[in-house]
Amino acid sequence: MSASGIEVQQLSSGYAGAKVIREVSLATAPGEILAVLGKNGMGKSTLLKAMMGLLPRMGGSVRFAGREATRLPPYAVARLGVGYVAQEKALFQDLTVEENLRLAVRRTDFEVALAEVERAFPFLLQRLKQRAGTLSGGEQKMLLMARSLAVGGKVLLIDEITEGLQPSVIDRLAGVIRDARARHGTTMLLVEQHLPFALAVADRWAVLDRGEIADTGAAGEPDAAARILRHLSV
Ligand SMILES: Nc1ncnc2c1ncn2[C@@H]1O[C@H](COP(=O)(O)OP(=O)(O)OP(=O)(O)O)[C@@H](O)[C@H]1O
Repeated sequence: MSASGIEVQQLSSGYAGAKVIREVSLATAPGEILAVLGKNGMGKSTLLKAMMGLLPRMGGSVRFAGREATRLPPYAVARLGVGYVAQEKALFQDLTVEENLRLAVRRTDFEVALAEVERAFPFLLQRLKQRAGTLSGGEQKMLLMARSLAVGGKVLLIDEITEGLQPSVIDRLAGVIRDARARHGTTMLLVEQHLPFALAVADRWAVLDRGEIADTGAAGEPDAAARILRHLSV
C-alpha cells in the first residue's frame, strides 16, 4: 500500500443497524484521484462518512497513508492528514470567512494558508471579514474547499463539490483540484454526480450501486462515460 494513498477493504456501514454500504473495497495510489459515482441514495455520502469515522464501521477496514483508521473517531482521522469537504453546510455560519479559516488551520502558519486560499479562490481574500452565512451557496462551497486546501492534508475526501455550482465555477474547481494534486501530491476521493467533471479530474472511477461497488475503470478509457452512464440511467 502506498504511503499516502487510501485503502478501504470490505467496509460496511449505515444507520441504526441498517447497513447502507456493504463490503466496499477501494484503493488509490499516492496522488491519485478516484471518482465515486452513483445514483441518488446509493450510499456515496455514507461511504465518506464511514471512512471519516462519522458513522459506525460495521465491518472491514480503512487505512490512510498506510495508517490504520478503522477504529478512529473523526478528529483522529483528521489528524492523520485527512480532510473532508462535506456535502451539507459545514461552515460556522455566524463566524467570518477569516475566523472559519483560522479555526481550521490554527496549527499551521496562517499566512501560508492564506496564500493557498488566494491561489485557489482569490475573491475570498476580499471577503475575509464577511460572515460565512452571508456568502452564496456556491461561495460557501468554495470556502469549504479552500479551508481544506489551506489545512494542507495529504488526503482529501470531497462530497459532491459541484452540486448547484455554475459551469464556470465547476471549471475553476477542476483547475484547483489538479493544481493541488500537482503541487502537493494530494490523494483525493471525489463523490460526484457530474460525470464530465469527474472524468476530467479523476484518474480512475468506481460506481456505487445499492451500497456495493458495481464497476470500476480508468477515466482515460474511451468507453468510461458509456459504462458509467449505464449505471446512472434510471
Ligand atoms: N441519517 C440517516 N438515517 C437513516 N438513513 C439514512 C441517513 N442518511 C442517509 N440515509 C439513507 O442511506 C442511503 C444512502 O444515502 P447516501 O446519502 O449515502 O446516498 P448518496 O449516494 O450520497 O445519495 P445523494 O447522491 O442523493 O446524496 C439512503 O437510502 C438514505 O435514505
